[in-house]
Amino acid sequence: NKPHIGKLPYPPGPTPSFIWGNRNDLSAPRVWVRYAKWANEQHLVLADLQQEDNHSQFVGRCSRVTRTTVESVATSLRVYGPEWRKHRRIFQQGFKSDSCLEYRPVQTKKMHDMLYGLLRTPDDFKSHVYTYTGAIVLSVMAGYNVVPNNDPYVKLAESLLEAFRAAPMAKWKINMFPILRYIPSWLPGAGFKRYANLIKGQLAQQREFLFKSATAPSVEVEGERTPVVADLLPGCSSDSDVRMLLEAAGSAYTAGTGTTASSILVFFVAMASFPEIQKKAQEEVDRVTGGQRLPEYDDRAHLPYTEAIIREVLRWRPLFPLGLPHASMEDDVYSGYYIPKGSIIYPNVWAMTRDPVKYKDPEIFNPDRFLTETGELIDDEVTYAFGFGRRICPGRHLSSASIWLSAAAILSAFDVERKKDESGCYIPLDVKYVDKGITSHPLSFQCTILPRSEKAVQLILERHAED
Ligand code: HEM
Repeated sequence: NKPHIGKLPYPPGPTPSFIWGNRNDLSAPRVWVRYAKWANEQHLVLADLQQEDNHSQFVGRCSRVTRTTVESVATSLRVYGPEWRKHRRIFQQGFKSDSCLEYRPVQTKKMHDMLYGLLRTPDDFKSHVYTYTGAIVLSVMAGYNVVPNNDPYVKLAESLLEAFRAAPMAKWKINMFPILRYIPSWLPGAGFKRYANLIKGQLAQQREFLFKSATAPSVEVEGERTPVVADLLPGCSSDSDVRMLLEAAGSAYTAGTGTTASSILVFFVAMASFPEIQKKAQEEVDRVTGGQRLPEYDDRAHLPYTEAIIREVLRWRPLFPLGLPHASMEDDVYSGYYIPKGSIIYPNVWAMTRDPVKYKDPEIFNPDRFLTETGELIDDEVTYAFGFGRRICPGRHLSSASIWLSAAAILSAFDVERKKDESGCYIPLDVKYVDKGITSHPLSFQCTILPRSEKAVQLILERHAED
């Protein structure tokens, strides 16, 4: 009933400036802190999207013109429609929680590789973690085996990401004048078109790479689950279906590698910063493995404290403090306010993690908050870190398993510590976070990673030799 809805007030907000409106209010570093303050001042209603199932029209993404010309192949940026639904179906088939059970052997093998890397060159821990998370997605998706240094696929994917980051998209006039999309690319001012052509070329290379890998004869011989692309290719009835499948595979790598790796790096930060928590978790892992083997995925149910650490990692430093913005598909009413069709909805995930009622002393890293007094896990699985409603992260089951497996294995085999100065005193851990834009993740930092025992070294070497 649009005329009626239209009479309701818009959500209140801060006073706009005469010339720029609220533009400057919306683009500050750690802007989520400012949004949370506004919410407390009742300036602005930030949707509690945990209720989003009742607001299924918040399923869209904003469709800036540069997005539709340049980036729209990524699942996460696609506007709501039939192509997005096809992508989601691919993820649903490949990554639902049952399918993910079949990826455990691949994840375990890649975890062994990572432990070996940490043993040999511990200072390169960041690179080992990225190789681990990227190798899992590429193996599961396309049966592709990443090589540790200078892998050609990883290089291609990194250069694409770099090109996205470096492009001055917000400044391009096409955002204001969509008609410009029809001008020839050689004209001055058509830089966005030349850029789009470059990106399209690289994306085509990426698809070709994934296709070749998924259809290589060796893929079937692995004795593990058939990779998602190889599994779904025979069901594709058109070139467009094949293209869609390969785009989804490319999206999985882009969306799943850095995110999962960043969570594992936050785990390193937490372990180096809070040795008493690390020790307690190591004792728990040792009780289950007897210190005689590396942890396996089946141990997960018996390691509640380790599980609580993972949940606290996701809560303490959320990677998407404002989620990924949704867009409303229809006019809507939220808490008595009118939300017009096309509004951009930012879920303030950061504010949810800092809710003092739910999380006492929210700035403190405290895994015990996820455990009852008798040591059982409570229901809160911090799922909001993976988004909401029909756009919730489809890779969350895979990612959760990868993070858990790496954390349990690292706890069993290594001590993660702060560096020491020349007199043997610990140096404070200096971790900076990228806090601009929509993500927050740790930049490079240093820590010491030492094997806990001779037995741990022996186990890592044995597993590496067997694989
Ligand atoms: C710790 C790891 C991860 C975190 C924190 C994370 C978080 C998120 C978030 C917040 C969203 C936006 C959801 C929304 O719009 O409400 C998202 C979307 C997405 N994620 Fe993840 N993710 C992770 C790992 C992965 C992995 C491993 C994959 C793939 C294998 C993946 C694939 C995707 C895709 C394709 C989307 C877009 C969904 C859509 O727009 O419909 N993510 N993720």
